Amino acid sequence: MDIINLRFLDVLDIVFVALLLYYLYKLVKGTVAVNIFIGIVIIYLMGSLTQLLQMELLSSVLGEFIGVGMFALIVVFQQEIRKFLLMIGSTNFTQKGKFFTQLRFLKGDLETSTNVDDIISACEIMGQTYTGALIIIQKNTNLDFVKNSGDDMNIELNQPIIESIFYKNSPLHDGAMVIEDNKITATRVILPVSNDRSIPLRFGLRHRAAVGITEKTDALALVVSEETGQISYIRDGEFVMFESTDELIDRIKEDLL
Ligand SMILES: Nc1ncnc2c1ncn2[C@@H]1O[C@H](COP(=O)(O)OP(=O)(O)OP(=O)(O)O)[C@@H](O)[C@H]1O
Repeated sequence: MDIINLRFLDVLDIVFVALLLYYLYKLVKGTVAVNIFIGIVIIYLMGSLTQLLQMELLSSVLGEFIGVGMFALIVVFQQEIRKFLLMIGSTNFTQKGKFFTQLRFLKGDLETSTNVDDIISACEIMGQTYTGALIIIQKNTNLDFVKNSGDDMNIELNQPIIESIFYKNSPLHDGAMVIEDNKITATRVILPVSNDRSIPLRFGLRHRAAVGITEKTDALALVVSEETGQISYIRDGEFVMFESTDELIDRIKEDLL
């Protein structure tokens, strides 16, 4: 049987294709690129159908179109291709990858190095004073490609620092803060905004930016709403529900491991 001849390299091949498709999906999820992709598939199917039905003229017009399709794709998806290559190139496989997580697990070391309690206490206080905040916690995907839009920092994380950065009159309060391990490594960062139409209208750009970055990377995002004081936790482009701040802290700690 053919299945018996499946070589190790074939399995690797399938895994790589699956990874590639996963990255592509993450990239185009919720963007107009999905509609463009559907358009391309429709044109391709129409081309094949007209060929089958021997509709010479239409088939040659569509055939010409598909012929230059590769160049058209590069032009249309220029931004996406750029982000895709950046995403692949900036994935930090060694820093806190699963393999190393497992090693830590074997050692019984299940504590994250990020001071999640301080982040959430700061969010709670900012929520009570209706101070808007956008905090991004880096995991495996390197966030250098967005950090370039803000200011580089290297500050040990603690509750008063977070509060003072997002304090309304602070020159650093705008945009997002990036946290790596237990350091604030960037402030005033501009993030890619999600085009996902299923996000309720009451959420503005701050929340859309949190959805945008978590759709494209494995980072975790926390938003404090300036309007309602409510804290939102966003992961993989989705709002994560929680009942209490203790539950939120536990979830983030789990997600960071
Ligand atoms: N792309 C972005 N990247 C980073 N920060 C952003 C981005 N877009 C907006 N922000 C931040 O969000 C702030 C407020 O935006 P907006 O009022 O639209 O958000 P919101 O989701 O309605 O949040 P809130 O409930 O706090 O009003 C901006 O002043 C800016 O600091």
